[in-house]
Amino acid sequence: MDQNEHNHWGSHAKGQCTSRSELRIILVGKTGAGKSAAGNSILRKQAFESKLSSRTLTKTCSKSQGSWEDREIVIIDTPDMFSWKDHCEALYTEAQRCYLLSVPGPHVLLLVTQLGRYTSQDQEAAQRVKEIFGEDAMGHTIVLFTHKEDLSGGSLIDYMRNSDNKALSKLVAACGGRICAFNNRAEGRNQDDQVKELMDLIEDLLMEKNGDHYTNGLYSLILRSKCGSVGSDQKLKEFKESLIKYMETQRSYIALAEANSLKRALIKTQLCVLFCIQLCLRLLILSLCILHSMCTLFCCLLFSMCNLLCSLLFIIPKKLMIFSRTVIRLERRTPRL
Ligand SMILES: Nc1nc2c(ncn2[C@@H]2O[C@H](COP(=O)(O)OP(=O)(O)OP(=O)(O)O)[C@@H](O)[C@H]2O)c(=O)[nH]1
Repeated sequence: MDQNEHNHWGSHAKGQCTSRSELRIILVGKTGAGKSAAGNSILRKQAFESKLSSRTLTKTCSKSQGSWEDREIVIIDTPDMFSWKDHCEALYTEAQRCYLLSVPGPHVLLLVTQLGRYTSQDQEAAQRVKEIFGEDAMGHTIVLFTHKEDLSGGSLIDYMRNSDNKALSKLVAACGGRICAFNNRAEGRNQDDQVKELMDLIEDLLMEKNGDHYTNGLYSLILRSKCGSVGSDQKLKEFKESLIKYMETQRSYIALAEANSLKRALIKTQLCVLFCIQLCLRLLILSLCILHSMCTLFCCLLFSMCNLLCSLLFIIPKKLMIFSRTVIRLERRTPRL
């Protein structure tokens, strides 16, 4: 077994009596997003290897420490485990390593993504984070955008407001709107300012969580098994089995939640279509009624006109006859000269 793992397993004892000011941060996100560079920016030293590469640079989870004001900062950098398609052995090994390095649980997960490049790969990485740490981990997650210089002095809030990337908006909403941006090439005062901004955001998050770090059944398992009588190899084996089960369960929860939201969207569409059909039918009936009433009115009018015309046709000759008779009578009475 890896000596490191022995050490990490043993280190959870330390984890329990960690200083109150210790802040554990896990960097997550797709490969090349700038996780290692962000870790270096926070620690203000070259703790993790970070350079432009066509291949994944970080091969395994690693931990580095530094400080910010009175806080001891522990950062765990992760490899490309959030983009691997399948649940392979290497994924479980890295997830286990990440758990052991962050015991008794991270205060913050920094979901790193490049500004303006939130792609389907980033979405998959966010799903994988939920699979490994559980859905509730989103409550301790901050979205950290790298390449802040691309904002060209504009504000991140405005950028998000104007963004039409629905998946990104959904992620930010799931993270309680906690966002921050880093230019990992910044130095000196600029670097300090952006780290301060992140630390303030973390302080707000911790206040919201009463200072508690994130935990789940797996972290509890690591802490509990410290008291067990079985050897470390056995403990690690058992832990990995629990981790595999946990991830499978999370995966099916996520799939179920997706299926449910799809079902809900389908039902909503059906209801919308039914409502539209009903509205159209009502409008059709209303217009037919109006048409019918107009026809009836028109018929009535026509009938009355005809009636009037007939009456006139009957009265006029009668009157003419009376008039002609009167004229004839008058003519007869007049004596001829
Ligand atoms: N201009 C600029 N470049 C950045 C920034 N952040 C990271 N980079 C560059 O992006 C490249 C990848 O950064 P990494 O920190 O290695 O990314 P990663 O996510 O750790 O990648 P893997 O270790 O391979 O998983 C490096 O060349 C960094 O210098 C940034 O804010 N601005």
